[in-house]
Parts: sequence; C-alpha cells; structure tokens
Amino acid sequence: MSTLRVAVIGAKGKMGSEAVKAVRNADDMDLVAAVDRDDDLAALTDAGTQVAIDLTHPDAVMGNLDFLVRNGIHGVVGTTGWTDERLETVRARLAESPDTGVLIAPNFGIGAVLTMRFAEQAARFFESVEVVELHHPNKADAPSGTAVRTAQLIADARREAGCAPQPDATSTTLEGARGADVDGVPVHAVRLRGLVAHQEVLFGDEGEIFTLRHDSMNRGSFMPGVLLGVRRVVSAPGLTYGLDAFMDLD
Ligand SMILES: NC(=O)C1=CN([C@@H]2O[C@H](COP(=O)(O)OP(=O)(O)OC[C@H]3O[C@@H](n4cnc5c(N)ncnc54)[C@H](OP(=O)(O)O)[C@@H]3O)[C@@H](O)[C@H]2O)C=CC1
Ligand SMILES: O=C(O)C1=N[C@H](C(=O)O)C[C@H](O)C1
Repeated sequence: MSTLRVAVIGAKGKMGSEAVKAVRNADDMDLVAAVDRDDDLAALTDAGTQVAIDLTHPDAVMGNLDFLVRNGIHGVVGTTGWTDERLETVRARLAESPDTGVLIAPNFGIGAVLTMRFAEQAARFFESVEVVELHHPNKADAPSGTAVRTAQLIADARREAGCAPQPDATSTTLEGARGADVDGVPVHAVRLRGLVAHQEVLFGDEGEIFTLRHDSMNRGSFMPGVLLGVRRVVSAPGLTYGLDAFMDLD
C-alpha cells in the first residue's frame, strides 16, 4: 500500500500536536514534516509533502496556503477566521494550480458537521433561530468559524424557503447584547475556562422549542475528521468548503 506523505503546520499547538499523533498512528500516512511558528516552510517541499494540515492562526493561514498551492501541496485547513473575500482569494490561487485541492473545514467534528446539516434542514420550520457557541478563553476569533457557517447555512435555507425575517422587538439595548448578526441570524459567543468547543442552535415557534447541541470534549475528537480530509482532498482539486462534502451525506 502506498502511503500519503503528510505535514502538520502549527504542530506544537493544541490541535496540531493531536494531528501529529493522529497522522503517526494512521497506517496509510507518513508524517514527513511538523513545523510551527518561525520554522521554514521549505521543510515541506524538502520532505516531498503531498498533503499539509494547517492548524495555526487566522493571521498565518493565508500565507501558508499561498506557499502550499504554489508548490502543488494539497491543504487540509482547520484554522478559522474565514470571510468571503479570503475564500475568493484561495479560489483564485487554486485556479492557477488546477490539480491542487484545499479543504477548509470550519469544524472536523463529525457531530458538529451533522449539527450544521440538521440546522440547515430545520431552519425553514421555525419562526425564530439563534446560535450560541461556547469555547475556551484562548480562542482568537469570535464568533467561531463553525457558528458563522451554521448561521450562513440557516440563513440560506430560510431565504430559499421564503421565510420572513425573525421577530425581535428590541428597541433599547447595550452593544453586543443581541449578539453578532450573521445574515439575520443572531450568534452569541461565550468564552469560559474549562470549555473546549460547544454549540447550541435554538429554534422556536409558538409553544415549541427545538434545540440542537454539540459538545467537543477534547481535541482528539476532531482527528477522525482531519484524517478523512487528508484521505479525500488528494482527489478533490479546487476548494472544498466544509467536511460534509467528504461525508457522503446526500
Ligand atoms: N476546524 C476545526 O475543527 C478546529 C479548528 N480549530 C482552529 O485551529 C486553529 C488552531 O487552534 P489551536 O490548536 O487551539 O491553537 P493553538 O494556539 O494551540 O495552536 C496554534 C499553533 O500554531 C502556531 N503558529 C502560529 N502562527 C504560525 C505560523 N505562521 N506558522 C506555523 N505555526 C504557527 C502557534 O504558535 P504560537 O503559540 O507561538 O503562536 C501554535 O503553536 C484555530 O484557528 C482554531 O480556531 C481548532 C479546533 C478545531
Ligand atoms: O478554536 C477552537 O477551539 C475551535 N475552532 C473552530 C471554530 O472556530 O469553529 C472549531 C471548533 O469550534 C474549535
């Protein structure tokens, strides 16, 4: 069996160190490079890397992806902080390297991906919906990439179904009290010592509340999704946004 030559960028971080272990333990992969801040990315090309996993920081990921795509290395990206503009930039870079694939996964947790899918399905049936994400206090971005993606999927589904804007009579408020407005869906971010990564999607209608909740209890829980991404990205040129594309859900 030929093995995939895999590198981890951000290898000393909380997620990166788990990814190093997961790749080492995978029979169909070889860990050929593990780099962190201030290391030279040339280590990846020197080692003949086929797929690189980026688990760094929103400020670092665009430069890393630029290097990967220029060198024809497939990318599996868990780093957050994505905007439409950033995604467009990655698409444009990939157009110049048509055999290269990049997966950007707002969340590698299988249950988190399913939460997003179920939220999208439920979106048109309820008058009100709000997203609450809860994370450890070392997180750089708020709201989380997962919460933003969840809200966008909900908003798209409601728009497609012709749903009216949701009711909200708030006329006086303190800044931030109603959360961030993501395409009309309020998103609230909690930062609390002791948490890892958690999300609730609250749907409401007359006399009925429907709640979806997902809890990541440790970072090892993301690794089956990371490895799935590595295995599938090599045959998925261009940009794939969301691990659901590799989960055969349809
Ligand atoms: N998609 C998903 O399922 C998940 C995504 N994440 C995301 O992954 C990212 C990493 O999270 P986490 O592991 O918790 O964060 P950490 O801060 O623990 O790890 C990030 C690591 O990347 C290093 N780093 C920073 N800049 C660079 C660079 N330019 N090149 C190489 N390494 C660099 C950091 O070094 P230093 O400490 O010196 O800054 C650190 O070692 C975040 O964006 C987070 O939101 C997290 C969990 C799940
Ligand atoms: O920073 C984290 O920890 C996480 N980041 C991702 C996000 O922003 O959605 C995924 C998960 O929530 C953990």
